[in-house]
Amino acid sequence: MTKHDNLIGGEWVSSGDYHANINPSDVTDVIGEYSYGDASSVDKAVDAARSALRAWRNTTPQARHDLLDAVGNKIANRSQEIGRLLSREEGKTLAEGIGETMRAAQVFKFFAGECLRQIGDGQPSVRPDIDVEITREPVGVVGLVTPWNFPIAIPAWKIAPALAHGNCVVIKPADLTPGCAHVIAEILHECGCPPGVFNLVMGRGSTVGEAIITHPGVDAVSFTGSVSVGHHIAEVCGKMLKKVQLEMGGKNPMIVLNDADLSIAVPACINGTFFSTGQRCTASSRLIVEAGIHDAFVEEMTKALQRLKIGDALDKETNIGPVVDAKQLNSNLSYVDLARSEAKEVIGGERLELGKQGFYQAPALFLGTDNHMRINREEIFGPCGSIIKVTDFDEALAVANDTSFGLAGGICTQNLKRARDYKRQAEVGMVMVNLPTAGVDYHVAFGGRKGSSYGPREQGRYAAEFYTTVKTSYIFAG
Ligand SMILES: NC(=O)C1=CN([C@@H]2O[C@H](COP(=O)(O)OP(=O)(O)OC[C@H]3O[C@@H](n4cnc5c(N)ncnc54)[C@H](OP(=O)(O)O)[C@@H]3O)[C@@H](O)[C@H]2O)C=CC1
Ligand SMILES: O=C(O)CCC(=O)C(=O)O
Repeated sequence: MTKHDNLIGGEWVSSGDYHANINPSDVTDVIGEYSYGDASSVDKAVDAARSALRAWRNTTPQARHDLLDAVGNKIANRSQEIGRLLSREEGKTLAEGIGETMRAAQVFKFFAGECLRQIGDGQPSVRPDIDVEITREPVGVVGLVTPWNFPIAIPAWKIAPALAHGNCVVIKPADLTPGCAHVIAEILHECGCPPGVFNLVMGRGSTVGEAIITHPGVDAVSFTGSVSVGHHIAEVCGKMLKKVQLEMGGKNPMIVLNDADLSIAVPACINGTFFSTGQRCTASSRLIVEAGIHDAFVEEMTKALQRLKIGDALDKETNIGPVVDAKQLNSNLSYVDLARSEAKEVIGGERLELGKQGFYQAPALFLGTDNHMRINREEIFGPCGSIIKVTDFDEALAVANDTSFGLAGGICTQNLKRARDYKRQAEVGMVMVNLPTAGVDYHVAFGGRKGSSYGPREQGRYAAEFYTTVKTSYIFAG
């Protein structure tokens, strides 16, 4: 069995404590053993990052560009193999795994370009003979804590801007999916990333994650994951006055108006609600449907659901892979039970035995629901969607905005005015018109409002807001 170690100060370091990475499509398939770090591994990683910081922040933009560009090329060249690893450890389909790997490659290449487009501003002072310069500098050592549902894209979209803007990194990937982050570490190492600039410490959130967020040598923390851990990190970082960026859950609405083109709306809702097994913070979990199209929409959705093939993530025929682990599956099944008491009707949602020891679940559609039910207030994070019938656009808008979350929101309509009205009034960070709520571009801002996100946006040029700090200099040349 291949053993995989942590990368600390440019060395592969074993803690002696290895844990198996298991395939959720078939738990008899063990992908490899991954080293568990602890608080002392984090101390060493933070020390290495602090020692490397001065030299790294002073490297030329060209040197940083060349490193990130080379990493992006290597990830792209290995996309089939890495995508397969991703699907094996997380359970999304092979097409999704390869697609996510290419997205990670593009993220590295985008931020390679950003190294050469550093933002700055020069102005004359309001006083004579003085120049004013506003420049951006790295924040310092950043701690990155990532979830299992996008095991290569999310580490990539945190690591690449951190390094591009001259920071050093300590990352803890999710315990369920350490494989892809380990591959990024291998590639950064092979491409000549200087020792200490990038450090990988795998292990549990309660030990390694906690040690990163509380470490006084970590200047800023970027986290994606659950609301409860996000709130805890906000408290810790608030007390220590650390910069913090949190991406948490969603209960994303997709409005389907009477004039929607069902040949667009149904595939958008099937994709947004069920693809990646519904394990996306951008998933459309509330389908808010105007009364005039409700019955036709339900009929088409039901037919489309029956065509979906649930199976092993590596099987080319599979549309929906397994749930990530037994804990998430049990949580999903308990929400399906709840739906049986709250909704008028439940289609699907049962556990599937497919002749393999995997965590398979039929996609679930909850019919005849209203927005006050728990199934429509709490994030399920599985292949489950609710239909909420409304009388008109105003009610649809009110229901869409009536949630503690505010990540993504969508509308299917052929009426430009309605689409524009929704775009203006949606209390979310990302709006989709005639498109699934999930599945975003890699080069533009990502994030939400209300309980979904906290701190500056991720991705694209906006990532600079979190990974840099502003300095204003006054120069009197005599
Ligand atoms: N917004 C999103 O994209 C995601 C949302 N979720 C939501 O969270 C629910 C639970 O998933 P789960 O994986 O448990 O999410 P968590 O929030 O527990 O995990 C996210 C990351 O945080 C780490 N972590 C856990 N506790 C701490 C801590 N005290 N300090 C620092 N880091 C910590 C985890 O480590 P470890 O590996 O040990 O768990 C993991 O790396 C899902 O059902 C879903 O609702 C989950 C994943 C992504
Ligand atoms: O929908 C996407 O493309 C990204 C979703 C995401 O980042 C998440 O679920 O954490």
